[in-house]
Amino acid sequence: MRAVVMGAGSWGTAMAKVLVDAGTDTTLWARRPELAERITRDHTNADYLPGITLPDGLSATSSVGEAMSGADVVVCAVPSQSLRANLTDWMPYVGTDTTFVSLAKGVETSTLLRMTEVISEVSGAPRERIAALSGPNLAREIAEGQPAATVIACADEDRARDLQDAFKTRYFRPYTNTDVIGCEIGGAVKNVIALACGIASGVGFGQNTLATIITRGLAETIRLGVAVGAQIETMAGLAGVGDLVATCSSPLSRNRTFGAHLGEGATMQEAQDATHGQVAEGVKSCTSVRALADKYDVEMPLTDAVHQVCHSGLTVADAVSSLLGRRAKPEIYD
Ligand SMILES: NC(=O)c1ccc[n+]([C@@H]2O[C@H](COP(=O)([O-])OP(=O)(O)OC[C@H]3O[C@@H](n4cnc5c(N)ncnc54)[C@H](O)[C@@H]3O)[C@@H](O)[C@H]2O)c1
Ligand SMILES: O=P(O)(O)OC[C@H](O)CO
Repeated sequence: MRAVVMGAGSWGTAMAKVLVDAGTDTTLWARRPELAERITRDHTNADYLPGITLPDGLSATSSVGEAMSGADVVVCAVPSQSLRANLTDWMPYVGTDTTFVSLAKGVETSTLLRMTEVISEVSGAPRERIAALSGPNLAREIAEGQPAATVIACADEDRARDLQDAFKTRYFRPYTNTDVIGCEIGGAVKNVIALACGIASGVGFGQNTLATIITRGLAETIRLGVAVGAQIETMAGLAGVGDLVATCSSPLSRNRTFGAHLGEGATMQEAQDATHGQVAEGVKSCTSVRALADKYDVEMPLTDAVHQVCHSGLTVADAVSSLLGRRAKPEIYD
């Protein structure tokens, strides 16, 4: 199997390292030629993963044609809202029986499509050839070789197993799953809930508040997931509660960090500047997740509050009052 990882940001680079460590022949594509040169020459990606030494066997290129040449597996490692445009540019170079793996965690704002749906629309590939990889996977920890697990979800179980072999190392343990919808919804919603946790920690609230947000965030994830066709068990797994807990708890999370700036009183622009333009997917995906919830008539008050704080000028104090002022109700998921 030969893989190409398209996107040399933090996650694309970490996944390329995992693939090479797993013994899979892998090339990394970077948009900027100077970054590709540095990765190949110095075995580092100082822009995104400073201090990490990449394997000798990993080379990078900024040429899409060169990167795609002979690739059986195309791993899409660009942000959710730019996947469609990037993939459209790449398609002339993609082989006919290629397997796609989506690493992005988000819902397209213009269409409300999940990432594997975007890949299917742009490439015309059947769902059996499109997988999603998602789990509690903060890029830096994986790149450091800290033990972690993930889920590779694909409608075609044999293909998921082949991918499992391609990504499996002594520190990175992929599980397979056929519930692509559940894995993708889990990954998209946890970014929004991590923003809420960041906001709460920025305000100065403690662990009770964070645990409340994580737990009620899980309830929102389950409600939306089940409404769009996910299996409830997936939400109890690595791509559900696992990723939710990791992202909501870690200072390495860009979403949580972005939220913390807002909670400390920063404006959206200030939070953007403070996170150095790094992608916090939940900022855009809170709009599409909320719209998806409206479409399926699902109640998602935390998501709604995050959306209003980010995009409608709601103050954090008013968001807290409004969430706590909601009518009293039993603790149920539906
Ligand atoms: N970083 C993580 O820990 C992590 C872990 C799991 C999943 N993810 C997901 O992987 C996806 C990529 O995240 P990342 O952390 O690698 O992001 P990043 O910001 O570190 O890198 C994004 C990469 O995409 C490229 N890119 C191509 N077109 C772009 C465009 N129009 N705008 C911005 N960048 C563009 C950039 O050059 C860069 O190489 C996201 O959906 C993220 O949620 C990230
Ligand atoms: O840094 P974040 O907030 O994009 O989260 C990274 C990963 O998705 C965690 O699994």
